[in-house]
Amino acid sequence: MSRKKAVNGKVGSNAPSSSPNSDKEKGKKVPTQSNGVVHPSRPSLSSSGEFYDITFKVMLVGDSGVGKTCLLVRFKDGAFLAGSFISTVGIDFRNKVMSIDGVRVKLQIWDTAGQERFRSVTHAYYRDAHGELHCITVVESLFQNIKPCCVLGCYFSYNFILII
Ligand SMILES: Nc1nc2c(ncn2[C@@H]2O[C@H](COP(=O)(O)OP(=O)(O)OP(=O)(O)O)[C@@H](O)[C@H]2O)c(=O)[nH]1
Repeated sequence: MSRKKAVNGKVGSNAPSSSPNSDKEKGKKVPTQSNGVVHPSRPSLSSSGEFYDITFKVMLVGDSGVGKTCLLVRFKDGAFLAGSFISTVGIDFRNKVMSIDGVRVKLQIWDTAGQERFRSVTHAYYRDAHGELHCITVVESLFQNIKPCCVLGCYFSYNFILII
């Protein structure tokens, strides 16, 4: 049954081919633009079984204990991780598909460990990232740690966006 689902999704959003008058092309949609984003000719299928048009890789960074994992779980599942603090070991990621202005956007959010000893591991995952979400606590002034991470993101990625 999964095969049928995949086939239906692709047919419904395929781009027209070079022979638009062909009977095979009837009912197919034409690529559209929304806010400058071009819809690809066919959607992709995420590991969770959801279709998406475009994908972005976002790095979630910040010092240990500022709440990166809690923020990600809240965003992905709508729940708050209460209780004892379990520090992230190395790196983890979660996918979320959202519909923005009719475009199905897959966010691949990488939750990096904030502890210094994991820096060499997490830095390797900055490659090809589209943006960075830097988390800080509101009670501490941790802005001095933002600059090195920002420089790292810009080094590995073209068109890098930083959100604090
Ligand atoms: N009061 C309060 N506590 C929070 C909030 N967000 C997270 N916490 C708590 O802060 C602690 C650390 O949260 P995590 O999300 O695991 O921190 P982290 O940034 O992922 O830490 P590392 O994995 O070590 O990098 C946990 O005990 C949470 O319950 C918040 O918004 N308010």
